[in-house]
Amino acid sequence: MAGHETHYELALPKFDAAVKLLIVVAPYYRDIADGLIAGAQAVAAQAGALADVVEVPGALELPAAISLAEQGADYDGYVALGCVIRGETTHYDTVCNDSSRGLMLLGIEGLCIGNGILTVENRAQAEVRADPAGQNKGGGAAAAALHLVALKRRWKV
Ligand SMILES: Nc1c(NC[C@H](O)[C@H](O)[C@H](O)CO)[nH]c(=O)[nH]c1=O
Ligand SMILES: CC(=O)[C@@H](O)COP(=O)(O)O
Repeated sequence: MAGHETHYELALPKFDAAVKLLIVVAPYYRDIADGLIAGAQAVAAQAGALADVVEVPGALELPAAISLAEQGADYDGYVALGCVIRGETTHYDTVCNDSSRGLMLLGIEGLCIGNGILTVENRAQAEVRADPAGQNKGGGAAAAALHLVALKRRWKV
């Protein structure tokens, strides 16, 4: 596949105490989202983490939903899942840039967030990246959140 290199993956962290994750999903493309969710849930289970799932309309709502959960609930980390496919206008750029920037700003504030928002040109690119047996981006996002949770616990912040 042009441009796709097999990359190095860190081993999942081990935890002494249970980890609670919130998987926040924008099922704008339902089948794609379902693949991302399955991948994220499998990695969470592999690490012995609990994982709740909530849904919002689109990727632009993902940062706000995570911010609300951090204020009102008690999760150790978050997995943001969604799929943005380029259309005819520049709205694609807004949705991609603002959703990822929102997650990054929350992360810099100390939230443990894995970003599993696919930003792709077409459905075929999305399908291979959402497939747990393919590029498994949902699983990768869950792993990223777990690694940040481990660091947060290590440094007691
Ligand atoms: N075009 C896509 C969107 N657009 C919707 C926005 O995310 C948002 O829900 C709306 O602007 C209301 O605030 N969302 C996706 O997740 N994927 C897309 O391809
Ligand atoms: C990523 C989007 O917002 C996109 O799906 C919207 O499509 P369009 O740019 O054709 O309105």
